Amino acid sequence: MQTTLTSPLTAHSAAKPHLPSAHLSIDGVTKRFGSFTALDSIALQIQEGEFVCFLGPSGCGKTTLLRTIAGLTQQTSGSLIQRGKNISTLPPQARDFGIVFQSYALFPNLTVFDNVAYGLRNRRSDRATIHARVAELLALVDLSGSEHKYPAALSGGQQQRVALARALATEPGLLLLDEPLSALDARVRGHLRHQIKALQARLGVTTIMVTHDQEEALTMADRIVVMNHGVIEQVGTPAEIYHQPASAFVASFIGTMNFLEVTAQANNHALLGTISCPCLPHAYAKDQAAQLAIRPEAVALSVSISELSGDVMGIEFLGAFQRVSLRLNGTEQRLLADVPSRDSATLGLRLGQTLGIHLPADAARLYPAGSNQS
Ligand SMILES: Nc1ncnc2c1ncn2[C@@H]1O[C@H](COP(=O)(O)OP(=O)(O)OP(=O)(O)O)[C@@H](O)[C@H]1O
Repeated sequence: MQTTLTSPLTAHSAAKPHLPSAHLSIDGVTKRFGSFTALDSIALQIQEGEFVCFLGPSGCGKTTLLRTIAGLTQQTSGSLIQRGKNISTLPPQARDFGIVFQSYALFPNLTVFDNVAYGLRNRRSDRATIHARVAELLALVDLSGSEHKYPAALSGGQQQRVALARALATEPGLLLLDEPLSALDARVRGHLRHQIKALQARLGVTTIMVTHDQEEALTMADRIVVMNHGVIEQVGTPAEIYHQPASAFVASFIGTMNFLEVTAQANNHALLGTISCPCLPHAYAKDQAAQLAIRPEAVALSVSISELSGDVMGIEFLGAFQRVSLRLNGTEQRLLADVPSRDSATLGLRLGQTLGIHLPADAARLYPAGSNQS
């Protein structure tokens, strides 16, 4: 089949269905390497046009899951359905995806034009179509005019943009990105992050990106799949993952979180030392040991001493806010609180000062004791 220029490359798919439909269904996928289980019964649906990030610490299985989707790794059990077609045992070349790897993986002996044209030539597209298509793709990634350069003459960011154009050349239904930004320096990474996101939104191509960088996932993804030890800990929008972490692991992995040792009390309270603090509804039995998790930005400090108070042990200037480290009076536990810079003068922040502490109930969530280790 020839590639034509009346493709969805130039506009966000107008035919996007009103009801979400699964582009990819992953059902009970397990991958074992010998006796080691890298993926344990993964079940996940990815909707048409979604940008999904697989996020997790090193070794959690995110790359293995991506490679399984591509057919580069064969799952031990479970199935994969793409647009209604069972692709579970198909070789990579028979699957419908384009892929960008962390290391640019361009053909060094081919020009930018020939790198991008590679897949189109394999499909026996005609010359005029290939030229028009490559020109369109290079314009999309802001590399028009670089057709005759070789990869070695390009910066890392430019090489990744060529890799992106190459991955999109054959209009794959699914774009797979395996840590595409992690080899780049911070400035280029930030720029390319926006470029990829804008391109994906414009094309509407279903995209899965593997990353261990939470900021990347939070800023780019429609939904984040947080993984740990071969299982999915949580699937949700960036706001859900940040504000309603489903486990202590997710709470500790995303952003900064305080964990305080408490014992659960009835009526949605927890005992911090001898002080009863209201918290979000929980299912813990009375007197059961638990951890109360609260983000530093949710903690409120005041000069008027309340029942819960602490001494300022450290102040870190972070521009828009100051991160204050407190030692809680009574329990000696440490608590971080972020104070917006404009409020720090009101508090007269200084080391050794005793401040009143308020932990808003709607930001205080209980997790099992000792459960936030990855
Ligand atoms: N071919 C293999 N043979 C044996 N073990 C493997 C193989 N590939 C991956 N693993 C193991 O499976 C686990 C998951 O690996 P995977 O590469 O998916 O992790 P990851 O989450 O992508 O981590 P990273 O960010 O470090 O790449 C790791 O413990 C890894 O050592």
